[in-house]
Order: sequence, then C-alpha cells, then structure tokens
Amino acid sequence: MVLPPRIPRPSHDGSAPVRVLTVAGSDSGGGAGIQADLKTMLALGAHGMSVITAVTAQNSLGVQGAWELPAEAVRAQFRSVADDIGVQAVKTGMLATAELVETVAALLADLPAPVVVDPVGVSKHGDPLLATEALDAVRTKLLPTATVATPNLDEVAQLTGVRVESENDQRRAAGALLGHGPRWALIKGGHLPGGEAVDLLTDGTEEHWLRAPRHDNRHTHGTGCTLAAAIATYLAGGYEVPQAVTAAKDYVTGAIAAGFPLGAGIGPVDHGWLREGTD
Ligand SMILES: Nc1ncnc2c1ncn2[C@@H]1O[C@H](COP(=O)(O)OP(=O)(O)O)[C@@H](O)[C@H]1O
Ligand SMILES: Cc1ncc(COP(=O)(O)O)c(N)n1
Repeated sequence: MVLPPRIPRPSHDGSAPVRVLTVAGSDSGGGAGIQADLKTMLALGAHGMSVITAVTAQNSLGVQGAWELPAEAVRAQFRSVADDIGVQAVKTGMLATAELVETVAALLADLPAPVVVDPVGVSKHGDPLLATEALDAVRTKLLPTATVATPNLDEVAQLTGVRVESENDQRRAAGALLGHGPRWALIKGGHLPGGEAVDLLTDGTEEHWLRAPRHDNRHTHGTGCTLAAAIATYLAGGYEVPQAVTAAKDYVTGAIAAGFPLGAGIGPVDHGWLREGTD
C-alpha cells in the first residue's frame, strides 16, 4: 500500500492549519457525504468545515429519507466560514436541487480558491441524491467553477451522454466534460471491470492514468466522497492538481482496502486507516 502524505500540522506557534470546506449532504450512517469529508480532512491533517445542503436518513442498506435545506441556510453557512475563518479549497458533493446547485455555483464563482466538484447523482444503492432537472444547472453553472470535476461513470454519462466501457471511452468522456468548463476532468473507472481501478485525469493537454489494484471488498460506501475530499485537502495544502489527485487516490485506495462491515449491507471505507504506525 502506498502511504499518502499528510499536510504538515500547525506547529502550535499560533499559525492556522490548512482549512478545507465541504458543501454536501449529511449521511447519518457516517460513511459518505459531510461525515466522510470531515473524517478525510482530519486524517490528512487539515481543518475541515462544512456547509450542509441536505440531511439524509441513510445506513448500510440505502437512503431512507432526504430533506434539503433552504438556499438561505446554505448561503449563511458559506458566508460564516468564508468571511471569517477563510477557505483554502472547497469540495462539493450532494446538492439535491437545481436551486441549491445555482446557489452554490454563485458562491463559488467569487471564491479565490480551488474547487473540486463531485457531481453526486445517486447513492451506491441507486437512491437519487440530485433532482434530474438540476443536471442542466450542474452543466452550465457548477462545472465552470470547478478546478477538478470528479464524475463516476453513471454521472459522466448523465452529464455528457458518453457511456464508458473502456479506457478509450474514458478519454472521450473527459473531452466532453471539459467542454462544460472545468479545468481538469477526473473520470473515475471504479465501476469498470478488471483487476485495476483506473481513473483518467486530464486538462485536455496532459493525461494522467491513475492505476491502483482493485480490492475485492464490498464495503465501499463513501469512495467518491472520500476521493474528492482528499483532492480538495491536498489542493488546500498547495499541491498542484496532478500531485493532489495522485495522493488522494493513494488515500482512497488504502481506505477501500480497509473498508469494514457495518449494518446488514454495504459498510464504509475506513477513513482512519492511516492512524496506525504513521505518527
Ligand atoms: N474495489 C475497488 N478497489 C480499488 N479502488 C476502487 C474500487 N472501487 C472504486 N475504486 C476507486 O475509488 C475511487 C472512487 O471511484 P468510484 O467508486 O468509481 O466513485 P463513486 O463512489 O463516485 O461511484 C476511484 O479512484 C476508483 O478508481
Ligand atoms: C449524503 C451523501 N452524499 C453522497 C453520497 C454518495 O456516496 P458514495 O461516495 O458512496 O457514492 C451518499 N451516499 N450520501
């Protein structure tokens, strides 16, 4: 297992730690969404902050209920942290409705910090986390704010119409996604068959194929959230995009290898897998 780097901790000399913001939904089961993001940020040495867009009742079996917050509540949370504490990178996840997508996109357009957009569409169990009529706002308002956009294969098919069944299709999907304005596209191949989990990162000029051994572990709840939160954390720490994504991939690969059973269904990845033996 490749050990990903940690962002250096503050030296207790009064300086602030690296600050990362997640704008996402709450997962009561603690494996995905806001909870995955904050655990990831802590594990990698950053100070995590949250703007909650929706609350889900969720466990290892699926999503039993979801309630979005008013746009005003999302705006107020964002202003509270951005105006006082300061944000060095942002990750977006579940945004639920077209109104919230537009609200968040408007806030991000004025923020001088890198943005990782994970265009969350459905949960691992197939429960919808984004209204279908919000897709257009994701394409036209949210993706243009992204430093990196990180769709899985279902999400990229919904956003671009490109169905991915091979590495060459990943390249075509990335090209189509870049047409919507993100600086970099990360097309995650986690759902493709094969002995490796292969993601393509490209800005249209450079191509980075990120390959990791596929772990035969069904406890993968939270993989996409964890990867995007880790990318945002490394960007906040000053990494360039390819280095941030490479380090984040190492972190999520270790977390998937250590994923554990909880409840009767799909358990979470282990956000704390770096705890032992690395301090
Ligand atoms: N079984 C697995 N073993 C190793 N890596 C995986 C596995 N499943 C997914 N990944 C990786 O986890 C990350 C999240 O991808 P994916 O599961 O496709 O996203 P999502 O959670 O959004 O559906 C990607 O880097 C992907 O390659
Ligand atoms: C609140 C929330 N946000 C995102 C996901 C996607 O999770 P995954 O990373 O497993 O695809 C989820 N299940 N719940």
